[in-house]
Amino acid sequence: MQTEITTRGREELRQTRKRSRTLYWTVGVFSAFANLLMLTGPLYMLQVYDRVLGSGSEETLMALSLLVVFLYAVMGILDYARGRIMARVGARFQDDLDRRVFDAVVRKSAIAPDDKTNASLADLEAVQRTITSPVLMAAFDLPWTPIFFAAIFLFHPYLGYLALVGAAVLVAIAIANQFLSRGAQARAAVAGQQATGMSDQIRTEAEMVQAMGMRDAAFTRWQKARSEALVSHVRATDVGGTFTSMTKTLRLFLQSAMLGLGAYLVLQNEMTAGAMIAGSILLGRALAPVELGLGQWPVVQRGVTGWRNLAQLLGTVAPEGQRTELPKPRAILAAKNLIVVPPGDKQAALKSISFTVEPGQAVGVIGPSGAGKSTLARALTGVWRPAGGSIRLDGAALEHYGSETLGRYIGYLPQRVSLFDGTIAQNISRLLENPNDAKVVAAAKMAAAHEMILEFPDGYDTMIRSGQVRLSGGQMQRIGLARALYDDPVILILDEPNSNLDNIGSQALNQAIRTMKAAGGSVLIMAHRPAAIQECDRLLVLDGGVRMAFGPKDEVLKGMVKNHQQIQQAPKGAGGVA
Ligand SMILES: Nc1ncnc2c1ncn2[C@@H]1O[C@H](COP(=O)(O)OP(=O)(O)OP(=O)(O)O)[C@@H](O)[C@H]1O
Repeated sequence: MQTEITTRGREELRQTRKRSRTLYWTVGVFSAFANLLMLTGPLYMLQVYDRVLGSGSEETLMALSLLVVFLYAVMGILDYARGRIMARVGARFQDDLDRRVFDAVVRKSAIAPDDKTNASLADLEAVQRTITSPVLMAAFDLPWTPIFFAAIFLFHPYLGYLALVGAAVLVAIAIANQFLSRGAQARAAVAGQQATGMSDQIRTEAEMVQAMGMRDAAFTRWQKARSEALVSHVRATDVGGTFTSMTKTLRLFLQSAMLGLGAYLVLQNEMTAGAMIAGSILLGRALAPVELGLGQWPVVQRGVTGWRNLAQLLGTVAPEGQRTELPKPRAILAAKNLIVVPPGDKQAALKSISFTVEPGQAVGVIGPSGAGKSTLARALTGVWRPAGGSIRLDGAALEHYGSETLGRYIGYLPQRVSLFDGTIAQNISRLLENPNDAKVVAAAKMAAAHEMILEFPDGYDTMIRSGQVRLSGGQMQRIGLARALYDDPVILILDEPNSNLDNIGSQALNQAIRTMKAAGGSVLIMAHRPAAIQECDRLLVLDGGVRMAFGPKDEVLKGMVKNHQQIQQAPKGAGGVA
C-alpha cells in the first residue's frame, strides 16, 4: 500500500520533470560540445610541447594560442548557457508544483498535521536547488569520463591503468560516503526540524510560558533538542569532511603520480613530454565530476530526501479533479448513518448519526466534552471525510462540490479563531487580496462587528498581527463570525460561537442567526452554553459520539429534564446512568 502511494507520487513528479524534457536535451547537447572542448587544454599542451618547443616556431604558437582562445570562449559560453538553462529548469519544476504541493500540504495538515508535511514546501525547494546545483551538471559530464580515459589509454596503457585504479578508489570513496553519511545527514535534518518546531511552539505560546514561569523549563527542553541537532550536524559534517579531504588528497596525489609515471615513460622513450602533461590534465577533467559530486553530496542527499517526501505526500493526497459546477444549493443538509473516525484514531468519534437541517432552521448540537460536536463540525465542513454513511448538501455529496466551492457555501466559525497577517477586510473576505468592500461590510454588519471595526485606527484597513491592534478574544470571534458570513453562505456552522462573547456579542450572534434563518439559510451551533441555543429550533444531543436525541428544542429539553429527574429519583444502587 505504502509503495503504491509512493509510486503514484513518484510518477507525478516524473511527469512534471518531463515537461522540461526539451531543455534537458538542450543541456545534454551543450554538455556534449562543452566536454569535447574540454580536450582543448590537453591538445594544446600536446602541440606546444611536442611541436612548438621542438620546432621553435613562434607562428605556430601564435596560431595555436588564438585557436585555443576561441575554443575556450565557445566552451565558456556553452557552460554559461547550460547553467542558465538548468536554473530555469529548476525554477519551472518548482513553479509547476508549487500550487499542487501547497494544496496537498493544506489538505493533509487540515486532517492530520505533522512535521514531515510541514517541511514539504522546503522539500520542493531542496529538489529545485539540486536541479540547479553544479552537481546535476556534473551528472551531464559523467558520461564523458570514459572518453577522457580512452584518450589517456591512447597516450600510454600504463597511464590508463593508473587513472582507472585511481578513479575506482575515488568511486569507492563516493559510495562509502553515500552509505556512511546518509544516516548522519538524516538524523541531523530531523533533529534540526524538531528543535525549530519546538522553538516555534514556545514562541507561539510565549504568553503562557512567561506568565507561568515556564521559561527555564522550556529553555532546557529546547536546548536538549538543539544540542542533539548540533551534535548530529557536527557528526554529519565530520563524515562528509573526511571523505571530501580524502578525495581531494587522492586526486592531487593521482595527478602527481600520473606526471611521475609519465616522466618515467618519457625517459624510457615510450611517450612524448607533451603526452605526459596532457595525460595529467585529462585525468583532472575525467575525475572532476566525481569530486564535485562528493563535495556537493549534502545538497544531493537533501534533494533525494525531498523528492522521496514529496512523492509520498503527492501519492497520499491525490489531485482534486475538475468537478461539474453545481448550482448554489438550498440550505438542506442531511447526515445519514454518519460515522467519523478522527485521523490517527481507531475509534469512531461519531457513530451512525442521522439528522436533517432544513432551510430557515437552526439546530443546536449539544453534549458533554468529547461528545463529538467539533468532530461533527469538521465532517460537515468537509475537512474530515466520513468513514461511513453520508453527508449531503441539497442532495449532493459534499465532495461533489469541490472544497473551494463548498467553502463558499458553508460558513464556518471554528472553536479557536485565528486570523492571518493582513487587513481586517482581507481577513473577513477570506484572504482575498482585493476584497469586495460591499460584501465585507455586509458580513461585518450581520456579525454586528461593523461599529467595533470602525473604532480601530484604520477601520477595515487596520492590519492584524503587525502590531497595529491587539484583538481581544471576543473581537476575534466577531471578526471570525463576519468571515463565516462573507459572501452569503447557505449554511452556517458555528463551533462554540459565544465562548468569548460578552452580552452584546451574544445578542449580535443571535441576531445574525435570525437574519440567516429569515434569508432561508440554515445554522448549526455546537454549544455548551444555553445562551448559544436560544435561537435554535431543533436540538441534536450527542454523548460519546452517539445520537441521544434529535427533535424540536422544547421536546428534547423536556425529555432531558424528565430523564434527569428519573435519574435523580432512582433508588440508590439501581445502577442509573450518571
Ligand atoms: N484532531 C483529533 N485527532 C484525533 N482525535 C480527535 C481529534 N479531535 C477530536 N478527537 C477525538 O474525538 C472525540 C470527540 O472530540 P470532539 O472534539 O469532537 O468533542 P467535543 O464534543 O467537540 O468536545 P468539546 O466540547 O470539549 O469541544 C474525542 O474522543 C477526541 O479524543
